[in-house]
Amino acid sequence: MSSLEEPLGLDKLPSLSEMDRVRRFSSSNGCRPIGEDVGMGNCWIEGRSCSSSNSTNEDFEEYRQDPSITWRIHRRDLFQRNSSLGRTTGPQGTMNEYSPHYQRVAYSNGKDAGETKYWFKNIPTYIKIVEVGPRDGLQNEKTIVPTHVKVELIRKLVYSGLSVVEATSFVSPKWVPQLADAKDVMAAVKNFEGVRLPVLTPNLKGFEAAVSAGAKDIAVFASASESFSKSNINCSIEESLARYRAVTSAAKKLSIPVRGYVSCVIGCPVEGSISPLKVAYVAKELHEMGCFEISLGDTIGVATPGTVFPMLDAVMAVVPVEKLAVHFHDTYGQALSNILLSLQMGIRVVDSSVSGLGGCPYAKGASGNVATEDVVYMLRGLGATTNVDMGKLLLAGEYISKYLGRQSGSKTAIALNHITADCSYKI
Ligand SMILES: CC(C)(COP(=O)([O-])OP(=O)([O-])OC[C@H]1O[C@@H](n2cnc3c(N)ncnc32)[C@H](O)[C@@H]1OP(=O)([O-])[O-])[C@@H](O)C(=O)NCCC(=O)NCCSC(=O)C[C@@](C)(O)CC(=O)[O-]
Repeated sequence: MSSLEEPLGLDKLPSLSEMDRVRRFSSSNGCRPIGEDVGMGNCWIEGRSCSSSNSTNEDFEEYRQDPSITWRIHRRDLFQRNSSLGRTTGPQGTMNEYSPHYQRVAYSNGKDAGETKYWFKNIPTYIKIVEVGPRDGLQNEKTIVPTHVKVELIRKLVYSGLSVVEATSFVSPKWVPQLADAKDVMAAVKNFEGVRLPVLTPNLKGFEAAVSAGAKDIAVFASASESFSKSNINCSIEESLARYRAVTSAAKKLSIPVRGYVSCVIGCPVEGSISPLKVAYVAKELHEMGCFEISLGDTIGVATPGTVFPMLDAVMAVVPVEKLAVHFHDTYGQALSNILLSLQMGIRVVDSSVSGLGGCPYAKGASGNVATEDVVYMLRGLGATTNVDMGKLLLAGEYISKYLGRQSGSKTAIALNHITADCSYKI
């Protein structure tokens, strides 16, 4: 195999000592704007001529003169956008050096920028991430996670800049023992500022308990599969919708916003494929009863872009796209491609779970939600803003993975931790 045919592994990325050289070079020769912490590659993107005997720079000059490469002053703008949001670099601040912005926009291969715009033209510039790790992520854990660990996880997630973190569920402790401490979790987090902390409520009893515990946002969860509805909440779809009408009407009186979930939007562990029309029906009912947002859940992670398209198409015919969110589990490794397609179709809200935690107690074999780190990485690469600080998000993921004693389910977290492990400098 020639070196060109070899896959690019992490060991083929620039070594950290090489990065350090580039970094020191950049900051000492004036290529790096004063006070702007943009890390490696700034002077590359600026396209300035940086006089130095540094061989990395010489290589670059040779590369830069390649007529097939169009250079663009872009990366700096993206970082300026980030810093204007008041976010600082996370403790693992080397994110800057390996930013996907850098990979995407450092150059284009001579093709018209308009072509790139064509493929991504529907992708909104800001994507809201709904972090479901503390609820969907943990509900399936066999060993009870102590309340203080859940609270600390939520705190770390909020600190990373996530604006919505689903905190827990007010469900029957007999059905989901892991979340039996919902009241205590809520008591500890309810005053966290600058974040919405929705909780799941399956009926009026759960709603009342959630409100007494201080919840200011709630979610109801229906299913597009009759069988799943019965195994998950012990009632038919129609019975569940009647319960949720009672919940949404009680919530309206207290001005509490209600999010609606539809689960099994592509497939059900018992029934197999689910018709997009069934999904559209349940989504429309939830919308009409007053849910401000409807999250479409591929509960068992069987979707592909080929099945997501007709499902979203059917739902978008009856519920405005700006009211929709997508919620993909990654059982078959399709979640990111499904998210990309959803964004291309105009979806602006994506659910995900830090470290890819999760699974559903009533959907055996379903793996975790798509990892938040992987979603943020992809969105940054698409030039979309999320307000999430990757360094801080990695710390939240590391915290819970360490507690659970397993490797993160996020490929991005594994890759970035690997790269920064040898880091010889600090920002
Ligand atoms: C819905 C019920 C409660 C019906 O459960 P049930 O057994 O049919 O309820 P019941 O009305 O006959 O009551 C039985 C007992 O439960 C109590 N009870 C009744 N309601 C509550 C409540 N809210 N909180 C606490 N306790 C409650 C009630 O008071 C009674 O207590 P007892 O008299 O025996 O001591 C039960 O089936 C349940 O809790 N299910 C929740 C299951 C769950 O959380 N599943 C995971 C959700 S994930 C999901 O749906 C998918 C999603 C959203 O993540 C999206 C995706 O991934 O696609």
